[in-house]
Amino acid sequence: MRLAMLARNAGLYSHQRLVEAAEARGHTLDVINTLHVHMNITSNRPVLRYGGKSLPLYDAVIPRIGASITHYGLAVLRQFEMQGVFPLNESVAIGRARDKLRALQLLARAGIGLPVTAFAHGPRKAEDVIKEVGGTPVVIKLVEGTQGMGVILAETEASAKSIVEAFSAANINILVQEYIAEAEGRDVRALVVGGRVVAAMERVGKTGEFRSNLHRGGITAEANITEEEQSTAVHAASVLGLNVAGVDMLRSNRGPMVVEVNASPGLKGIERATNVDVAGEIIAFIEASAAHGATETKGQKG
Ligand SMILES: Nc1ncnc2c1ncn2[C@@H]1O[C@H](COP(=O)(O)OP(=O)(O)OP(=O)(O)O)[C@@H](O)[C@H]1O
Ligand SMILES: [Mg+2]
Ligand SMILES: [Mg+2]
Repeated sequence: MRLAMLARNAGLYSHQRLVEAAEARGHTLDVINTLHVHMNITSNRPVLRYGGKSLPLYDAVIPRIGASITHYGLAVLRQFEMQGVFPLNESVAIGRARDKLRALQLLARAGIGLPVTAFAHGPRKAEDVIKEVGGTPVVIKLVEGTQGMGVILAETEASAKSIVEAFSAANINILVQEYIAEAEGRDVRALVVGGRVVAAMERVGKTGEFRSNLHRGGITAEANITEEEQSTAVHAASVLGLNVAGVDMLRSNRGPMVVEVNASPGLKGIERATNVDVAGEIIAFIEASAAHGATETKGQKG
């Protein structure tokens, strides 16, 4: 197959591994810098241009679109979809996952375990929002955060109130969430590929840190993931319409609680912790699923 990957940095571990896995299976994978693609959307035939030339018709495209360029990146992906190219994850599904509010609403509607969460834009009374999730301690998150930055634990009513008020004053959208203390700074990352958990790891936050993110100093270990955790992860990915997803769950007294579903999960931590060839699993999924016109949305549906 002739494959394309939308990525800005071809040198990243995850991107190198996908190229390796594709080539090992006899495919070609062109890495295309998302921001250097331009599109002709006036003609009937959707065209993608790159370095002055039209891109060929690929069998599948692997979107690895960074959070900072979601808007343009999804437009480029939609253009591939309009050509009938099979996307590993569809533009609409990535859009759902990137919007934390929309993702949580969809997951809640499907009955998936979530920490009690309130959302407010500039609430008049911060204490009402804090009360809504059962009082302090609470976790306050920027809607657009990543890598654990913009995730704050507020232990007292006074600090929670002043943090909510500060973000409101700055016109920043936040989520206020019940703090799952029994997770003890750990979470489980399940890597779902094609409706199956292919690898799972536990991330343990560094001492004194409630966030388990590797970027915040967390370490990884292979996780013995329960049936319930597996089915929760698979269900969460399918609700958002993602073929490939990194589903983050907290182990709470009330069962697994999904905190986040990542549409472009990193492969380094999970491959190193588990020795699973996740990149190979992804390419195998594409082999089994890619067909011209097999994309469900073709960039059309909301
Ligand atoms: N409600 C909560 N209760 C306890 N711990 C939490 C809660 N929410 C988040 N955490 C911890 O903080 C970490 C970061 O939170 P979250 O995944 O929501 O943020 P993020 O910035 O989007 O991170 P990512 O890099 O995974 O995109 C989680 O992995 C988890 O360890
Ligand atoms: Mg995130
Ligand atoms: Mg996270």
